[in-house]
Amino acid sequence: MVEKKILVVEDSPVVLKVLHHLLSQNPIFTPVLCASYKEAEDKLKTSRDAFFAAIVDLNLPDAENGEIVDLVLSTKIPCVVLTANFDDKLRLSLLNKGVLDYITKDSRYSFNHVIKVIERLNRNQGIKVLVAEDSSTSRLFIRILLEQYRFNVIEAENGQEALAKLEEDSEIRMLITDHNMPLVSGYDLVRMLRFNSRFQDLVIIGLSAEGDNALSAKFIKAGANDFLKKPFYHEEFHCRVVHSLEAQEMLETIRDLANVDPLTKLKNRRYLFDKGEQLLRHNPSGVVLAILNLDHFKSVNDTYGHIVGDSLLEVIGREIQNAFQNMLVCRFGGDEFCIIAKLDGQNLINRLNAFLKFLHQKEFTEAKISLTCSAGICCQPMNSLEELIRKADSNLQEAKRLGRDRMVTDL
Ligand SMILES: Nc1nc2c(ncn2[C@@H]2O[C@H](COP(=O)(O)OP(=O)(O)OP(=O)(O)O)[C@@H](O)[C@H]2O)c(=O)[nH]1
Repeated sequence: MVEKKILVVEDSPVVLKVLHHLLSQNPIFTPVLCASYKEAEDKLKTSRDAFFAAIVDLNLPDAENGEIVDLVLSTKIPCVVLTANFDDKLRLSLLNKGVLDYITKDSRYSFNHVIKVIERLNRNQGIKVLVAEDSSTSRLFIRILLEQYRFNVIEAENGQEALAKLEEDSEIRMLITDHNMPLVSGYDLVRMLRFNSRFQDLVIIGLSAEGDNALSAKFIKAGANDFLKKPFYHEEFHCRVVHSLEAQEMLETIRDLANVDPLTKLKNRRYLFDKGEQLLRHNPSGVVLAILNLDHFKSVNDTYGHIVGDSLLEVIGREIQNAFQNMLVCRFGGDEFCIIAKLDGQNLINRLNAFLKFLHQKEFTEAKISLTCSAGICCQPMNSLEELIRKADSNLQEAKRLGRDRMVTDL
C-alpha cells in the first residue's frame, strides 16, 4: 500500500485535531499538520516525498489573505480550501486559480465533505477517462480539468478513433464526447456503444456547442449518463463527472452484492446462470461443469454447531477457489459448489482428483474437522446450462450412492 501524505494547514487546534482524526481513519492517508504558513512552507521544502493533496485554511496568523493557496498551487499539489468565510467572489477567484473545492466550516458535515473530496481524488487515480473532441484546444482544456482531479486521461480526435481506443482498452471507465466530430459524431458514437453489451457500464457524458437545444435530450435518449453545454463552468463539469461516476459505482456495488454469496464471498447461483449461459452461447462444445457436495455436512452442524459449520463452508469455499483458479467457482447453495470452465474435460478431472485427495488429508478450523466431498462432472457437449447441471447432478448422486469421497464423470 503506497502511503499518501496530506498537507493540512490550519491554525485552529480543534480543526486540526478533527481533520487528523478523520484522515487517519483511512490507512492510506498520512496527515502532515501545520499551524502556520511558515510551517507549511518548511514542510513543502523539506519533505522528501510529494504530497498527494492539501487542505488549507485561508486566514493563517502569518498569512491572512489566502497566500497559502498560491504557495500550494505553485507546487502543483491539488488544494481544497476549508474556511469560515463564505464569499461568492472569493470562491470564484479561488476556483479560477485551480482550487479543487471551497468548503465552508458551517457544520460538522463540512469536515466529512473535505475527506470525501480527498478520497475521491485517491479513487480517481485509477480511473481512465477518454476525451473525444476534434478541437485540440477544447481537448487540452478538458484534460487539464480532469487531471486536476487526478484522473488518468486518454484523448481521441474523432468518433472513430474513440471507438477504436475503447475496443482495445477495456479499462476505460468514462467517455466525455463532443457531438460535432469528423467520421463518427458524438451522438452516433453513443448509440453504437450502447448497442454493445460490453459498453453498458461505460459512463458517458456528451458535450455540445451552445444553441443546439435538442441535442441534450438526444444524447441522453441514446444512453449518455449526462450532458454538458459548452462553454461550461469547471465546477459544474467536476460535479457532473463525479456524480455520474458515483452513480455508476453504486450500481456496480449493488450488482456485485446481488451476485455474491455473503458467507463464502464466492459468486452465487444467480451469477452462474448468467455467465454460464453466455459461456455456452459462444461455444457449447468446450464447456465442462462439476458440482461438489460436502459429505455428511449435517453431522458437522449437529456436532459442532452452525457457527463452526459456517466457518467451515467459508474455508472450503476459499480452498475451492484456490484450487480452481481461472474458472468460475460458485456456491450453488447449502454445502454445494459448482465449477464451470471452458477446458479440456480430462484436465478438470485431474484437478478435481487432486482436490478430493487434498480435502481427504487435511483438517479444518480450530475444531480440526476432517471432511470429504463428492463430485459429479459433465464433460459432454450440452445445449444448455440446465442440461449440463442435470447431468453433473445425476453423476453427483451416483458418487454419493457409491459411498461418497469420490467423483463420477461421463468421460
Ligand atoms: N452451517 C451451515 N450449514 C448449512 C448452510 N447451508 C446448508 N447447511 C446445512 O448443510 C446440511 C446439508 O445436509 P444434507 O443435504 O442433508 O446432506 P449431508 O449431511 O451433507 O449429507 P450428504 O450430502 O448425503 O453426504 C444441512 O444440515 C444444512 O442445514 C449454511 O449456510 N451454514
